[in-house]
Amino acid sequence: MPDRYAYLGPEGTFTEVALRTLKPDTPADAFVPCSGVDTVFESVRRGEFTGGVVPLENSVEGGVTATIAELINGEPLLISAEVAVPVEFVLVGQANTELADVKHIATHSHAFAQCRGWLARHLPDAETHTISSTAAAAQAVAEPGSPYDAAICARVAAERYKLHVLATGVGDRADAATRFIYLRRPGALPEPTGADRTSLVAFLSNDHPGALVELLNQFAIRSVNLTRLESRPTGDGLGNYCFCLDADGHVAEARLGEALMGLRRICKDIRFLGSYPRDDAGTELTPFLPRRDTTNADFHEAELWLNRIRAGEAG
Ligand SMILES: O=C(O)C(=O)Cc1ccccc1
Repeated sequence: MPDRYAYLGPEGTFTEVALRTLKPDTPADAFVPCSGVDTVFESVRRGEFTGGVVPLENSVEGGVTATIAELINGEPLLISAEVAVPVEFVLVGQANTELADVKHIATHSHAFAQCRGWLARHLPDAETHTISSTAAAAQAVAEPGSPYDAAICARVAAERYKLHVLATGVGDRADAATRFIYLRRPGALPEPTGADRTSLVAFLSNDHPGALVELLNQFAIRSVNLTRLESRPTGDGLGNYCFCLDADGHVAEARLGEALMGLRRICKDIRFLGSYPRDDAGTELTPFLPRRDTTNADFHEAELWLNRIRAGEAG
């Protein structure tokens, strides 16, 4: 069966741009739009697609809750790639629409959050309507009799739905970027590249002072740099949280492997989400700087030494 990839659709989303960036040599008919993040996860879980792409976090608005909820719950999928895409928003409408006529605007919740300032300055009285994606908003605006006068979307969506650009640079931050992840069913991990990231979810074993510090210490004592830490409710009543973490490094490396073993010993549960090459394009992330005295080779040497003394050989 030829490879087919699911993404948050319809055509013209930022997620489609992300998928095309990740799979540049793939024919367009292999990309299949889905109506929601949950549909992408479900269809990849059922094996209908080779993999799928969803947004994970934005540099202005933070985590995409629909994606994080799916990563935490349900049958686990593996993240095997990521891509950071700069997001630039335009306001679009039908050819006869003037900016002053715009009373109802549709877009994705993350797009509204990133355009709040512009909307307050230019269209303070317009009503905003949140829908499943920026391209779904553009598609709706293009329909005759649409309840929306305008959509906030990517320029590609304006072209795809033959809409007129009413305003450009609608985002409050010109440097905004969104990180997208490529998901597939569990299987062999991507090979370490030397510049990788590992994602996981940690469920603490019980609530006690210092529990989060203990978790963080598993990384700190091994000089593993964390690039994201987000607490999310587990769903089991108020006050119960799990922690979504991204760390520099690959699980095949000793320092990361040891940190995960440390977590496994102290946590109620750990969900390993994947180790995959970092994509720092368009984002300002901390460079990978292992502490001088603990290189990966030092970790490897220490493991060999432990194996030797366990085997009764001279250290
Ligand atoms: O709606 C889209 O186009 C998406 O791909 C999700 C999204 C929304 C806003 C910013 C980045 C990604």
